[in-house]
Amino acid sequence: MASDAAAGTTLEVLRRLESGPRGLTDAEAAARLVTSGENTLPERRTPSWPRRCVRALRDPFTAVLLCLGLVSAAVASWGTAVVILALVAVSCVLRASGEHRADRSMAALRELVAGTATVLRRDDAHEPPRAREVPVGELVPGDVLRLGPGDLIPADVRLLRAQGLTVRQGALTGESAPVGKRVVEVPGGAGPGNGAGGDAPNTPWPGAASAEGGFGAEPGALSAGGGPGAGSGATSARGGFGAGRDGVSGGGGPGVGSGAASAGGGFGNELEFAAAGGRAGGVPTASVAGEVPGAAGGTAFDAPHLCFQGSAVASGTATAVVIATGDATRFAAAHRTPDTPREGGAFDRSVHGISWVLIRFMLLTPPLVLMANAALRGRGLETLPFAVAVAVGLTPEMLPVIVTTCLARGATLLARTHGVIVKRLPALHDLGAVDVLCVDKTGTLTQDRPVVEGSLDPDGRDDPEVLRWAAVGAWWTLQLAELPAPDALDEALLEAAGPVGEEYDGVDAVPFDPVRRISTAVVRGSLGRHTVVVTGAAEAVLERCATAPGAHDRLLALAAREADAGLRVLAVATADRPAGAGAPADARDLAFQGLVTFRDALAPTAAEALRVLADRGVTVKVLTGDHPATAARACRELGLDPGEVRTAAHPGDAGAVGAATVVARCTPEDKARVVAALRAAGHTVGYLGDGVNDVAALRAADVGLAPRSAVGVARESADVVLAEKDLTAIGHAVTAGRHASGNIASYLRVTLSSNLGNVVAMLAAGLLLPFLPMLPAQVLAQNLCFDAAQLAYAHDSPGAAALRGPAVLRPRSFLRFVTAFGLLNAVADLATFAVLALALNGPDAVDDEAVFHSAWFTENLLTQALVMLLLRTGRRREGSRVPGPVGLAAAGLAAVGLLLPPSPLGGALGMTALPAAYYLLPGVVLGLYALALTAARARLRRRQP
Ligand SMILES: Nc1ncnc2c1ncn2[C@@H]1O[C@H](COP(=O)(O)OP(=O)(O)OP(=O)(O)O)[C@@H](O)[C@H]1O
Ligand SMILES: [Mg+2]
Repeated sequence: MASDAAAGTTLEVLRRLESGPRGLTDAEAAARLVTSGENTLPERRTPSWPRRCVRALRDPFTAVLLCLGLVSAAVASWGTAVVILALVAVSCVLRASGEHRADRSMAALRELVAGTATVLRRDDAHEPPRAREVPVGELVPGDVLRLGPGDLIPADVRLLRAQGLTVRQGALTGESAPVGKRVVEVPGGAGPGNGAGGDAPNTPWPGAASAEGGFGAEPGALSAGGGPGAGSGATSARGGFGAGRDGVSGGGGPGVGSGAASAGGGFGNELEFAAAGGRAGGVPTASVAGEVPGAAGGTAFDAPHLCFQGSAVASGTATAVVIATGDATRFAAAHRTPDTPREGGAFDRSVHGISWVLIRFMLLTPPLVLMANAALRGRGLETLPFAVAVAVGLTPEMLPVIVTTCLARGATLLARTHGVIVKRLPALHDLGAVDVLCVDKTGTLTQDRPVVEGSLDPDGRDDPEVLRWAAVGAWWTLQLAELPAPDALDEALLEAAGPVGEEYDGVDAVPFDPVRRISTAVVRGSLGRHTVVVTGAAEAVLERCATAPGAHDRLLALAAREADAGLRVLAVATADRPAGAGAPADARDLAFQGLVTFRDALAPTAAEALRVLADRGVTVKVLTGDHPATAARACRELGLDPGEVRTAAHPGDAGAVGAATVVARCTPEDKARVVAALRAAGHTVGYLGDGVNDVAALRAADVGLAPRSAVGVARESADVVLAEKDLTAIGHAVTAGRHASGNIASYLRVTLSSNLGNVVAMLAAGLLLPFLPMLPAQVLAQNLCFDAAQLAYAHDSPGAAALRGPAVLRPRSFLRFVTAFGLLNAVADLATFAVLALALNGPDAVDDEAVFHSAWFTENLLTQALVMLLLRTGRRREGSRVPGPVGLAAAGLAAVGLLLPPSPLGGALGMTALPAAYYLLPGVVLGLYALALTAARARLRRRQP
């Protein structure tokens, strides 16, 4: 288990794992993979068949059906009970097999976007280690990993080095705010080789400030405990850092500003601390552990030096050794059951609402039928089977089957044709309902391959020195923070500036993070002095600069001018300070050096994608951390009118920010807040983003989308991943969502209005006739035929009208529609009934029950076939002559209606062949009914916008 492997000092842990700071060799890793097994979670395995069937039984409709079956059995109406049970069994099996297929294809799809980890491995024992990307499934205990912002922690690990590391472990603890993690030696002060170790995993973490050093540079220099400047003094630095982050990311409500401020302070302290203490020896090595909080004990998850699978890096970087993989991880132990599905989306909620209205109806129906029959006709309990059958007739038994089939088909097709991977099936119909799509700019609308365009001094003149300083900062950030992958801007700086940085000695670095919007590096200057290099967003850097009065605004205007030209702008400042005195990163007296500007090309498919989305009635909004002018320019180039660009720093009212097309200078929480405000205003919101700063918004949205190049957590948080570099796939995904929702809505509309009509007609006729209008078995038989025909909706293609706008299913207007058409249907049924009554020997003389039943059975199936064709969303595709699946199913249904009564099976159900003249009757009624339906439909269309 993870924590046993984690006990003891770092050195002991590494020894026990037979590993070292330089990682494993390829051969060792391969051998371990055989013994430890693949690093995958047991929960990802598909559930067994019995479990699936039990889950299908938990559906509320199935439960009601089962109750009705029990009632029938209780009154010894065995036929009805058996038919109901058969219905339940068929729908459960269909559903379970549909889900099984869907799960299998989903698992295959998820495989396609499975992540990798950055691992130090060596070709053989004498080679130096190389960082390489390894599929997460191939990690083994003893592997040494590099972790950076946005990475998912792929196994249980113990930290060897950490820099400003905070981790979100909400999946394990439920606590959503990031927690600080750092290197801690357990027990405190134990030197290497004393062999003690073996502390219980849940021990309160001792408050020992200890240090470790020497991992980085020298392979052998593993001198735990005796690191340079052993953790003296500034012990609360990390604590302050953690608190600051919590303040920022916890609520997302008011007080964010102050949280950000304290985050800055915390970072500053940390840097000061590290620079002053840990790095005094001049070797860029491990960070120093401060005081350990939470000394009152707690679970293993509180252990500051352990990170667990299922969590993700929020900020900072680390190097860590894998202590447990696969089934042995804490995550696997804590989550034997699949993760709780997230709260249902818009479509789910509508279907749920409609279902409950129906279930109430169903439960009311039998008592109502019984009472009416008793009061008006003096009948007793003998009408119960009929009452039950009528209630069964109301159920849309096939709803779960249709929903699963529609969604799974849509998802598979999308993956095959457009490389869009839907990780959570219901997300597909939410995608169809999306009416606002928020997108992040950098990396999503742009290629995130910036190229340096200019290097300007404070007066706007070319000055290569500014670029040089920025590159020095980037170089040492890259070296010291050990980011698994260099940041795109840093890479561009280094490429443009050539080989710089090595002429200095790096002391410390705090990499960029989207809340502070700056990146800081400290290098050794001349004669015991340090130079602090700060790069970042113009406002954030200027805030920390000592500028002459008026210069601040002039420099901001300079940055805005560059941004207006569509460039990304990085401000550069430096400060020179004595080495020993510390180098606080939050000092307010930096010297402003100038600006470096970058050109970041737009993604080639972005403009087309935005145009298609606008065509489909989806409003696009851009939420970015970048400069307002850069954002506005990018929008214009993409053909999107930016209107008045808002900045999240000046929130005003939430509504105004929500109404804007572009919101710039967003922190991660600002993005999530805008999304939440839009949802609260009644929109169904999609969010497309690729970075760590998009994760909160991806989770806050109804549907989160991530491009394939997105960081690990973004991909994990998203419901939909675009596997190809083509943003137009979003348009296709939205259409696929509407397609599936359109079919489901068609099914619901048709089945409910037709069922409702039947029930009303049956009740009325039951009261007017001296016998039951249909035998219970006949009611169930026609219900079964109708259900089977309805499965065709899973394969339908809805008309263009259904694809034009967001697919919303408003329960109110939906139920109104169903009632109106249900009553129309009842009128048609009753008209047939009246004509039948007249035709059979004059008024009130219907005495041939079998003829009546057969005629009504036929009429019922024929009207249902008609409804199937006329009430679907949209119509058959123009020009196509072949009937679609629904056309075929309707034809089949009509054929059964006509042929079953005269057949032997019809005889068994108590029906008989009809005299030829009786076919005229339904013909006339049907014609009139079709006219009425079409007219009502047209009227409804006109009334709806
Ligand atoms: N590595 C970095 N070092 C220093 N400053 C940076 C770095 N990356 C970004 N910045 C600055 O911080 C600003 C905000 O960056 P942030 O990552 O929040 O958003 P973004 O990537 O520009 O946009 P988006 O939110 O659309 O992805 C940038 O405009 C830039 O000025
Ligand atoms: Mg981005």
